[in-house]
Amino acid sequence: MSVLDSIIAGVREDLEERRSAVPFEEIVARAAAAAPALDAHAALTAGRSDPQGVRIIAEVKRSSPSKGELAEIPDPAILARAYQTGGAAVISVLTEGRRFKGSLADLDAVRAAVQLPVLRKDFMVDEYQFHEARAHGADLVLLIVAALDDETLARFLALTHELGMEALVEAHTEEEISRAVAAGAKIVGVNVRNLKTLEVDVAHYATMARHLPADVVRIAESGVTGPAVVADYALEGADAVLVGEALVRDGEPAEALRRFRTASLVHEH
Ligand SMILES: O=P(O)(O)OC[C@@H](O)[C@@H](O)c1c[nH]c2ccccc12
Repeated sequence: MSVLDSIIAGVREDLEERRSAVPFEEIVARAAAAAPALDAHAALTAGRSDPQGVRIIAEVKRSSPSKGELAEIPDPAILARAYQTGGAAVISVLTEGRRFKGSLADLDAVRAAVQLPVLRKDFMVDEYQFHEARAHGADLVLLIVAALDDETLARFLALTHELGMEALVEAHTEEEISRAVAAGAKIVGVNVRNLKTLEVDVAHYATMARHLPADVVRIAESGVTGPAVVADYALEGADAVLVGEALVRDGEPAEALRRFRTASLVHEH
């Protein structure tokens, strides 16, 4: 069983527990009663030739399957406010509990703390989770192509849009990019981390970027260790860059974010 498969098995077990506490009809009602979603698509596209620099999706990430604990995050609201101060376009919150040590409580805390669009980062495998994301104030959800068949991907994308949210559709290979685009993805992420082996190769973004159509919002995901990597992604045409570890490990996340965001500007003239 691949890492991805074993994560998903755990996600399904945890989901069944939440479903018995809050039944489907109830979560649907809570989603419908939530404040309308913010426009994440606009937040991510405004960056193409922006003097503010490349858009950053800043992630609240406590732990990862490859590295274990990354940082103690006593209050995700404080971290999220620092991200907002540093000029993040979107804040991503890992809600998977077993490997990433995230939770819906983290999502709630971040949602309450910032005015920016918030991404629920999890392994979405069931309709329930989409209503749940919206009920907890998410504006954007992650869809991992490698974890979904074509029919499910298209169905989940439609459901995301019905709920007023956007989807960051994550691909790792050329074939997955084609599948994302065929399903109707408007925001496509290239994760340079292979979720099956957890290997990271930052050069992979450039290789994949040429397969991204011009009319999708392009996101480079993972592997940022410093401003130079962000600049490279931006140079390869990324509209936004998703950063986790390098931000949560930095003692001054707002400053670090500002450095990442403006890294691409140095290279421009
Ligand atoms: O910590 P990094 O290398 O900056 O990576 C962030 C983000 O891309 C990564 O957390 C991620 C990308 N896709 C995912 C899917 C599930 C869980 C996590 C992820």
